[in-house]
Amino acid sequence: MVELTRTVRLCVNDPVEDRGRLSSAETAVSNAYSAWPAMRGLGRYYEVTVGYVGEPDAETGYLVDIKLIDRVVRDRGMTVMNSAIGSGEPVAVDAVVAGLLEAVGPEIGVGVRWVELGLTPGLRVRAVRDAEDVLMVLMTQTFEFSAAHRLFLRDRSDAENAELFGKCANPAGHGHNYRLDVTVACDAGGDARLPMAEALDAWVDRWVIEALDHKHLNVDVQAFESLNPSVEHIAQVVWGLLEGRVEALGAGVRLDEVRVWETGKTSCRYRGPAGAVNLGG
Ligand SMILES: Nc1nc2c(c(=O)[nH]1)N=C([C@H](O)[C@H](O)COP(=O)(O)OP(=O)(O)OP(=O)(O)O)CN2
Ligand SMILES: [Zn+2]
Repeated sequence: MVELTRTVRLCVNDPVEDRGRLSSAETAVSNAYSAWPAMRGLGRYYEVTVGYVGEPDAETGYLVDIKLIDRVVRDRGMTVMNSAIGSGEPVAVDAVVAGLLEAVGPEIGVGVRWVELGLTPGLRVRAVRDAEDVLMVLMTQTFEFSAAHRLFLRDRSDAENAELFGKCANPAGHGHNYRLDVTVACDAGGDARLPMAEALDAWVDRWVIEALDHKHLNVDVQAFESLNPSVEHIAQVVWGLLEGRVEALGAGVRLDEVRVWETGKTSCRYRGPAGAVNLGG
């Protein structure tokens, strides 16, 4: 089995600006790289990504033609987006993304497993239908924090630490601009709702960013007093700081995954269990 993903970039424009124009279905796509329909005035930009799973056709090598995905998202998907935005009601983004999956999945093919709506450079909401046909919605937000650390073992000499960790054992430490992706989830269709992004932001800020940002991890953060602050351990510590507090985001909301990026090339994902590391305190 392979998973193909395809991202469709599009804008949903103000109906007043759109008045009298041809619909996107009636006009040729001219710049799909940046967005089609293109931005008019102060329209809204979205990225819709479709995940398709299956065995590629032996001859063509295709799971599904990406142009079919583009067409269906711009047609059926845009209809879902337009009616949500134009309804005059507050938009429940988890319901909209679940609606997107329901609208585009059957037209694209049986292999569609998930649809993700990219709302900002950091925020995305995904609807996933699992193997048991249960529909789940997930929200991922990206954060950043800057921290210093030193990789070393307390019971080893400087020479041994230098041997083990190279320049990362520099006694004065060194720093990274870390990125952190936090994903929360809930079942779709019931009473549970994904939190508003601002609630997720405030929660992660309170329990993680305040604890780690502009800190020397070995010196200022209790969890790393006897724990080497590798990106693997940082991911487990972040999970530990959040998992027991997730009910603050609403009934039925679960912590699904944390992913810490130490550099653009190195990241660690952790999905529990809690208790893998001692948080101290
Ligand atoms: N398994 C792990 N290995 C390493 C970790 C870690 O957390 N887990 N961390 C480090 C250091 O923190 C180090 O600062 C990483 O930087 P560097 O070795 O310079 O890696 P870069 O990708 O930034 O640089 P390149 O020179 O391009 O490799 C080391 N190992
Ligand atoms: Zn480092």
